Amino acid sequence: MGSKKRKRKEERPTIHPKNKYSQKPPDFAQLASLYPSFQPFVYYSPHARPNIDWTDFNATRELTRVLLLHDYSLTWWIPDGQLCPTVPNRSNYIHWLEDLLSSDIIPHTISTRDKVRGFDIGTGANCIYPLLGASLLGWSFVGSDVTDVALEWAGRNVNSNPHISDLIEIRKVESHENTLSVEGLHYGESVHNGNNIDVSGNVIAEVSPVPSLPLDLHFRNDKNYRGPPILLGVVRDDEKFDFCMCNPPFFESLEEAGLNPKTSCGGSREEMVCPGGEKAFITRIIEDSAVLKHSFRWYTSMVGRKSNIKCLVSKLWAVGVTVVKTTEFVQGKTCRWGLAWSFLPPVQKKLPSSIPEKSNMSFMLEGLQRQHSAIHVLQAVESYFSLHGVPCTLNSSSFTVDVKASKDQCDSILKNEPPITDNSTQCEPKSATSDGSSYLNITSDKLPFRVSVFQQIPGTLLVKGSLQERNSPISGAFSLIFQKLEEALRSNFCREK
Ligand SMILES: C[S@@+](CC[C@H](N)C(=O)[O-])C[C@H]1O[C@@H](n2cnc3c(N)ncnc32)[C@H](O)[C@@H]1O
Repeated sequence: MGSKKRKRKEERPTIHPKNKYSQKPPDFAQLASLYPSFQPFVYYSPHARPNIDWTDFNATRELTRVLLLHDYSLTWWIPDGQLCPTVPNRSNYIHWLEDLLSSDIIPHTISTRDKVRGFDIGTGANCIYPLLGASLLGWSFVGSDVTDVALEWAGRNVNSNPHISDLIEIRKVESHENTLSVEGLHYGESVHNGNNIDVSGNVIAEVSPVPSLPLDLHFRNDKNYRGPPILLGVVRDDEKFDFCMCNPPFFESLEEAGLNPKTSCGGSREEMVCPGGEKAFITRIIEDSAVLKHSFRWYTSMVGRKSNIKCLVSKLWAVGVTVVKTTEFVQGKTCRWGLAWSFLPPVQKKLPSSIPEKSNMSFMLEGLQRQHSAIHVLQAVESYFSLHGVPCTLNSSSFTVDVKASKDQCDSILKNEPPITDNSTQCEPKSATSDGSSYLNITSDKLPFRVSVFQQIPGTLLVKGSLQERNSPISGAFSLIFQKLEEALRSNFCREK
């Protein structure tokens, strides 16, 4: 067996460290002994751990039920044929959001740190994300959906868990050809204010209409997504959220959804399919986010196909986002990706607002090999300048290198010369000459700038340079130095020239 294959396997990202199952996967034998209803689904073999038949919907549903009960104290059920979530995988998304929210990438402006509010687009009958987020972290949620069965069963699942039902509102999204209506069904909290209607059985709900938005916003002639509203028209005018999340309908058709012969997680047409597939669905979320902007701190979605990420990231930059983050979720043998963006100004940018456009430069490093991450590029930036005797400081938590070059050091970089001693105080100002003998109009001042590296999508990094002192007499060298750095990094890291 090729060592390459083994290496690739080792390098795959693992389950999130905060995930309950990161150290120890679920013990089916123990669960079977504790929950007799799970017993018939477990089979034993002398050489392997007890397992279930992953192609049996009843087995996967019963596993999800007992895991939610045993590990999260949640009472849960879904009817036959609805999408059955796998608990460890869905938890990874929640923990990634937890990381994003606690990071200082963007300001903590929307709610206080301890009162997180999220919006789950397409919560499904299983309502898994609000249930996990509320029970694990005390987050409150609006979970939206379009189908009656999803709304009914999401409501039932919320009401079966009175300890968190006040935290979750299930919101119905409706669209007709010429009208739009969105109703908010507040489960749990409505029990206290007495303003209720019956939805199904013992479920009680408060209906609150959403202020209508111009119809052309929702029903404009979009080439890709033709479906009910997603965020615009569902989110109310005065609402603020810390994040939205979404496990979108991935496929364009039922045929494309196919049936994975190795698993049976169910899933109805409405859950799995939308015109244009996930690309169209997420594109609509991006378009909605460009209108709603600061109503959410973070917009996020799961992406099922790696090939869609590049195009979605380009769309994000095109609508003016300030930050893009991606991650890879490990889901057994299949991979999913997380995509996050924001319109809030990143905290990292501490440049004075008076700095002109040219003081910021950037380029993309694409086609990086798997073993090369942002930190490797930062280290290369550090050694590039150190080689020229330029003092610099690498900060691995902010992914930045701060550089302070003297005029002679700048000159040596630009002439590709070996390092020289910084004796700038003894130099007389020189003028740039056409033969390249000196590129700078030299004075005794320094050129301070910061290089930041951001992960875009796997294999692609954004390298930014920001001049820290535009009044430096040698600030004109900044763009030339940055271009030299770009050349050096490209020849070091990029496969495609
Ligand atoms: C793949 S399922 C995800 C269900 C659940 N969140 C999960 O992770 O298992 C997608 C859900 O999105 C819902 N949906 C489709 N279009 C929607 C829209 N415009 N607004 C809200 N939900 C929508 C579907 O009904 C379905 O329940």
